[in-house]
Amino acid sequence: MSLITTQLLTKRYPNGVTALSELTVDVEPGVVGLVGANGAGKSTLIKILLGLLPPTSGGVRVLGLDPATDGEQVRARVGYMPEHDCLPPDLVAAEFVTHMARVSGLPRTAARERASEALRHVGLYEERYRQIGGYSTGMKQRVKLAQALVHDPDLLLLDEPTNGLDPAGRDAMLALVMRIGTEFGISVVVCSHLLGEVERICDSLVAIDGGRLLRSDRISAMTTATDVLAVEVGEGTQELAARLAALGLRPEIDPRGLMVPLGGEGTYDVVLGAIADLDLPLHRLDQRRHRVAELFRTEAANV
Ligand SMILES: Nc1ncnc2c1ncn2[C@@H]1O[C@H](COP(=O)(O)OP(=O)(O)OP(=O)(O)O)[C@@H](O)[C@H]1O
Repeated sequence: MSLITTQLLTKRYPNGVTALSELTVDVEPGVVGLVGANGAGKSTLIKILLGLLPPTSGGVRVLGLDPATDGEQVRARVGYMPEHDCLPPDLVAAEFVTHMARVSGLPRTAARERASEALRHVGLYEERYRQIGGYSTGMKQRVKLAQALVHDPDLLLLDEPTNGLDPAGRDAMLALVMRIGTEFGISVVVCSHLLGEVERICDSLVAIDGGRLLRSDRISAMTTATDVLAVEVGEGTQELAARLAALGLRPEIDPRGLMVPLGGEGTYDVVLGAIADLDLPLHRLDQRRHRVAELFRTEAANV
């Protein structure tokens, strides 16, 4: 079954801004990146998916339900992490997340247990009795994630979960999101204006621009092979580069290894022969793939 489908979904705000324009998309379960520049319409889409905002026209289904009419059922099965800071500074995290579990309808004891569980999953178990006001930005983001997880949803909608984090904090948050998707088997939609960031953790990507669909596909289908061979040897990279150059190839040393432009069918054999002659330990030899970010840069340049 589809996770999310939209059919010619349009949202026009009363001030005349068209935030979404005839968006038609079909998203499979998994970890999904929803990417687009600021103002592309990501938050608007999330609010419609949650049934918090009615569409102007068009149809939406989330887990097979229509959020416009079955909003409560949708919200019972979906966890939402909003973009902006919305946490009460004078509550301790355990209290706040328990409260959110109660709001979701869990009885008192179950709510307390689930809150501890959720805070443990996001790595805040030890600090759960500290006031949120004293937390770092990264910890606050984790509390927002814990409250989204507390009622054991089937789908998580995360609006810019790495907002305000430094590079290490971003990596940690992305790793956590990916773990939630893979270990708990929960589908996750991660909104971000940073394509390179979500590309690393997503199974598929929905890219929107100015409220319109730019592209929606599995990541594997979006990356295409380049005409460059990436060669990684355990040692002797310089030596190999010199040998390949002497054999008429044009290798370039790159942080990811030795990049050798393919010059026809024979290139593989020439590279393998040189590695064998020099007796170097081969770690990797494959055709380099485009990163999705590079693909979009090209598409944007072509518009
Ligand atoms: N309540 C509102 N009333 C009027 N216009 C709005 C409202 N909310 C959003 N917009 C406008 O709709 C467009 C899409 O905004 P939206 O917040 O959905 O984008 P976004 O991709 O989530 O961007 P950001 O990451 O900056 O929030 C923008 O032009 C925004 O100014």
